Amino acid sequence: MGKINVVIAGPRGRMGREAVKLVQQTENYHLIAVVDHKYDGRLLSEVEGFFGLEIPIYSDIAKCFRETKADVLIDLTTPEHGMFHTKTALEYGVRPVVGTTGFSKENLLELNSICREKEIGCIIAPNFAIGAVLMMKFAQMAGKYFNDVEIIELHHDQKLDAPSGTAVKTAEMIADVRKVKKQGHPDEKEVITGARGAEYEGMHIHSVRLPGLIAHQQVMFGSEGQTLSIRHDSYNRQSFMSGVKLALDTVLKIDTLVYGLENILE
Ligand SMILES: NC(=O)C1=CN([C@@H]2O[C@H](COP(=O)(O)OP(=O)(O)OC[C@H]3O[C@@H](n4cnc5c(N)ncnc54)[C@H](OP(=O)(O)O)[C@@H]3O)[C@@H](O)[C@H]2O)C=CC1
Ligand SMILES: O=C(O)C1=N[C@H](C(=O)O)C[C@H](O)C1
Repeated sequence: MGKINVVIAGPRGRMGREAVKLVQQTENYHLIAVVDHKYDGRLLSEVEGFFGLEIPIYSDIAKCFRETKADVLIDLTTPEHGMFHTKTALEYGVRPVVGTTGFSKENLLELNSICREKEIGCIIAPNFAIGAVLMMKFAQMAGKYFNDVEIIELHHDQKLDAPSGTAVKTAEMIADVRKVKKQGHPDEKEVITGARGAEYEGMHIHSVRLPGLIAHQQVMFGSEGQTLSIRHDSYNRQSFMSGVKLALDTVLKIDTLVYGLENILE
């Protein structure tokens, strides 16, 4: 197979910088352009930290796809822009690998129908860390036997969305197998609003934001006389890169939307 042409949206971000390194270091992949709302028309080499990378920067993603021969888009931006980037990529026949979180159910349904109609692959992965994917799978296994669960996700304080994409996906996966139950005392009242966290089908999700953290999640189950805790910690953003690589390799071979790396992990 020849080289795969990759475009990265959000290259200056915490994840984007790691993704640039990954694509640069992977033999089959060729970084042909980046999409950034700043530095339009400049070269990546002019931006701090990208010495020697003479790669064009586009602020207009459609123009980028018209002027380059992209095969894959990696999107690591914001919920606000990620959906627009993903739809535009599909419109131009470019396969998206999306790490950006905060997409709504409606967003996913819309992308799913575009992929079906165009018979084109797209991967949306709320978490690329293999350990986090396993944590979600283990939590789903436990959710079959425990109806009471609290999800506690902990992230750095620059994160825009809450709850995290991982927490939402975990709740969805557990909900698929768990008997619906409204947890806690039927008469419980929040003395301070938000004390019990967000609610998803009767489960509660708590979002912690602190400097010093990267990305962590604990899923706690309880039943008579016992608790079970399943925890994953990402200590750096390199932890996500093997999953990005897996998604890049896979998106070229599929013709539907895949939501969650657990669906392609062998
Ligand atoms: N799936 C996974 O495994 C992971 C997913 N994430 C998700 O990835 C996303 C990025 O996270 P992170 O790297 O920490 O965030 P950052 O804020 O560090 O990076 C986002 C980057 O996107 C840029 N940006 C904003 N708007 C646009 C636009 N319209 N076009 C192009 N670039 C734009 C920002 O520029 P500027 O700062 O100048 O606005 C910034 O450089 C988040 O949604 C996060 O939740 C994060 C980690 C793992
Ligand atoms: O913003 C982050 O940092 C992360 N976002 C993803 C999420 O919302 O779940 C994945 C990981 O937790 C890091």
